Amino acid sequence: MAALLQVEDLRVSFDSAAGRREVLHGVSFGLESGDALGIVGESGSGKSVSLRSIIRLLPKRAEVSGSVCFDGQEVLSMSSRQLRQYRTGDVAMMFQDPRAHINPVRTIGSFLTELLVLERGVSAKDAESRAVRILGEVGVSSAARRMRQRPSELSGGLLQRVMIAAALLAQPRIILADEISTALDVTTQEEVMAILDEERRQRGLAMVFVTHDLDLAAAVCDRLLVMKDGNVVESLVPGAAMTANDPYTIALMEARSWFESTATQEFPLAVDHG
Ligand SMILES: Nc1ncnc2c1ncn2[C@@H]1O[C@H](COP(=O)(O)OP(=O)(O)OP(=O)(O)O)[C@@H](O)[C@H]1O
Repeated sequence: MAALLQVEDLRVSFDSAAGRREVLHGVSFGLESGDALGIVGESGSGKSVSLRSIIRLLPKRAEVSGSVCFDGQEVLSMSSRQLRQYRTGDVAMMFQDPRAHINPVRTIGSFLTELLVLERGVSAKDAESRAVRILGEVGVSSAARRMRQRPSELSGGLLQRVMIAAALLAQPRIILADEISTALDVTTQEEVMAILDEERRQRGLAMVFVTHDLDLAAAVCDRLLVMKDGNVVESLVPGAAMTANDPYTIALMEARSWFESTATQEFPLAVDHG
């Protein structure tokens, strides 16, 4: 089966006062429909740049080479019209800080229904009822009232649920999630991740999930890439027999308590995959 997403020899450089600096040195990975891939690694290792390359969301001064192929189509050479279709139809991106990506003066309802009304030709009434229904599915209580509120009236956890709802409403084929739970407290983080995991699996959506947290990535992903200094240094399948060859990955795993119990792996999240 052909991969839904195939990234090959991806290189990204940035210009700076000190000259050109390559920050991704030939990253390659693939992802099948419905699968979840975790990208873990220390700060500055290239996780976000890799993720943003998938949706071509890098600054203009970034120089990108290699290939990002989505369902047989080369993303790096898409026209602006194709790119718009891809971004509004095939992929949904979620960020660490939703407040930075949602207009503070607009209501949650207007944010959630915009894509359906403007891009998909759905009537405002139908879009609103879909949005209310999906808010309920992701555990937002009093959904109709929330639709009239503004982002500043919602907690970080609630707003991240709204972002999950927005991603699901768009009915993409792949969700790109960049450190979406990092800013949340541990309990809220677990709740948000459990909802995303469950809804994604139910709908058969693929996901690329970027995080510092190896435990979290192992709990919700089918495969993990470990990045260091702009390279993929390891590819792992989460599970009891998870073994690593790269010294950085081994150090990362040895730092985790769950690595000690290789026979009966227990993850910190109570995610029921049914
Ligand atoms: N817009 C930019 N201009 C210049 N350099 C950048 C830019 N964005 C990222 N970089 C550099 O690229 C490298 C990889 O950054 P990236 O954000 O992908 O790291 P990361 O692994 O996601 O880190 P973190 O976990 O802290 O978000 C870093 O050295 C970073 O400084």
